[in-house]
Amino acid sequence: MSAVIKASNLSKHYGRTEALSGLDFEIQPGSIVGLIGPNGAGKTTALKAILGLTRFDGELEVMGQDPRQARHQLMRDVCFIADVAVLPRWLKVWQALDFVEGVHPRFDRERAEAFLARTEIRRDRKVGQLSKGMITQLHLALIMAIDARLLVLDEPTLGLDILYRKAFYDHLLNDYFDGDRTILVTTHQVEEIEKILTHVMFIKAGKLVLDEEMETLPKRFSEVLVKPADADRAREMNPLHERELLGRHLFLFEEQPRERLAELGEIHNPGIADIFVAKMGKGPATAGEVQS
Ligand SMILES: Nc1ncnc2c1ncn2[C@@H]1O[C@H](COP(=O)(O)OP(=O)(O)OP(=O)(O)O)[C@@H](O)[C@H]1O
Repeated sequence: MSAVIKASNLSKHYGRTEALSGLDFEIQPGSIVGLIGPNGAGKTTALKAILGLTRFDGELEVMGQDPRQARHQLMRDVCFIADVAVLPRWLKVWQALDFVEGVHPRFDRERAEAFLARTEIRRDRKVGQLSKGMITQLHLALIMAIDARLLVLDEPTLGLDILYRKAFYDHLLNDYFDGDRTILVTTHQVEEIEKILTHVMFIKAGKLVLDEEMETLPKRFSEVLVKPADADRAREMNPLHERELLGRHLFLFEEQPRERLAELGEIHNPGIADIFVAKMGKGPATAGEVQS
């Protein structure tokens, strides 16, 4: 099976700022990949490169094509949504349907209308008259009616409360994802997408610091609750991160044998948010200037 996205030494400079520095990764069909990183880490820049919206250095193949040359062709197979909370306020619901039908050759209007019929949204309403939750539903109706092989979502739930964020991802998974499609999503809110991802990539200051299947994360990372008396022994085992919790020390280890860790205390599988904090470590998250 060939990769949907294949990047090799993908780099991008904005003047002297190195927004992406030499990313290598592959995304396979049927995966749901979270590209996770703090502000300014390079997430949007990476997506823009994939969508052919910005120039870059290095090699990038999206469904076998170079996005620099085949942007129009790619747009037939790719659906891109940035930030569901921002549809123009003056736009009426039927106009949104008309617009997407006009610009996207793979938009199935009946499917979108059927989804909307299950909501309280009336077709003659303006976006400005809808609640945020309704706007999310409208966006979902538009996304889910596009028969795209690759769906790229940039911070799709920004500005929504937790209930709507959860509903958004539930719909995406239950009503859209079918195992053949591929979803690439960026977010800061790691915890709430943890359960839907098949793969996770962490980006920091323009570099990938983790690229792993969700299934193999527990093999790679372990969290150990250590009594103060054993804390120094734990520190000798090169933990990725340490924090205090109710008088005990919680250490996060990468690639350390569990038999040895078991001597220090109770072992748990860390959540993705804890791994994220540990991997981000110290140092700037935003890309720095190129040294001359
Ligand atoms: N058009 C631009 N011109 C100059 N610098 C830019 C431009 N776009 C992004 N950058 C810089 O590139 C780096 C990466 O930005 P990018 O928007 O990709 O980060 P991000 O991870 O998406 O951040 P956020 O989570 O805040 O949206 C930052 O240092 C940013 O200031």
